[in-house]
Amino acid sequence: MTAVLSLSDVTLVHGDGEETVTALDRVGLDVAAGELVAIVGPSGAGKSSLLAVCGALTSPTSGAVRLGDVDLAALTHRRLTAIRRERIGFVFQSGNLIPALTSLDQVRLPLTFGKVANPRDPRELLAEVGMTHKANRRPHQLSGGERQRVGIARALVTRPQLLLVDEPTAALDRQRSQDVVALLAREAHEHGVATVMVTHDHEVLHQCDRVLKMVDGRLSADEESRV
Ligand SMILES: Nc1ncnc2c1ncn2[C@@H]1O[C@H](COP(=O)(O)OP(=O)(O)OP(=O)(O)O)[C@@H](O)[C@H]1O
Repeated sequence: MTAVLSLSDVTLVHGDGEETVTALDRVGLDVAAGELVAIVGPSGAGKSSLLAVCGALTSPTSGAVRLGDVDLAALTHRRLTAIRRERIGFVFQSGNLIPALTSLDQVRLPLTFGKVANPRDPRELLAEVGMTHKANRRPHQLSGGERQRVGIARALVTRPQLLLVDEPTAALDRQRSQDVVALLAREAHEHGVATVMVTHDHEVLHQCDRVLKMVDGRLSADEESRV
């Protein structure tokens, strides 16, 4: 397997002096193109820290993070920003949409920050996530599930290699949760997006290709969930 994302021996220590917390403890993780990986684990286990390191938002204290053939530690701040914009998509708990923009403009937004080599068509993408009929609505006119769909389309418009998803079903009911994770799985499988999703929602795990558990900063296969 050729990994899109590869973490080896990644440790992240927050704070300094006597007040340190080891949020990630020698974590290894490979995620292939087209794979949807779920990360579960108790509060404070290090899941958000893991997403921050995978998304080049935080540099690990030690260890290596590679995105394709790029070693993130070797990059300047400027290059890291470019990599985040061009190769990584982020989806947050509540969609994190901009109140004043229509659904279509939310999806177009990442294409306005600079040149994107091979973008997807915003209208087609909106259709793919089932939101064409609400292309001109603003976030307050959408349901939680609809906002999440627009947020997913926005994250995918730059054709990222890696999609990082933080608790996408936190605000959704059961059926909408299943629908949103089905959409993530379909996008991962059909467009080859390596996807890492943090979730507390055990009912959606059957839709994921792999489930990993984080406890006290350490990552291991989740024996309880049968995928
Ligand atoms: N900036 C920071 N400074 C100091 N400690 C931090 C910082 N960020 C996180 N931590 C600590 O690192 C550990 C891991 O936190 P993290 O947010 O990654 O956990 P989590 O699994 O995402 O938790 P939750 O499920 O509650 O969101 C916790 O002990 C947390 O208190």
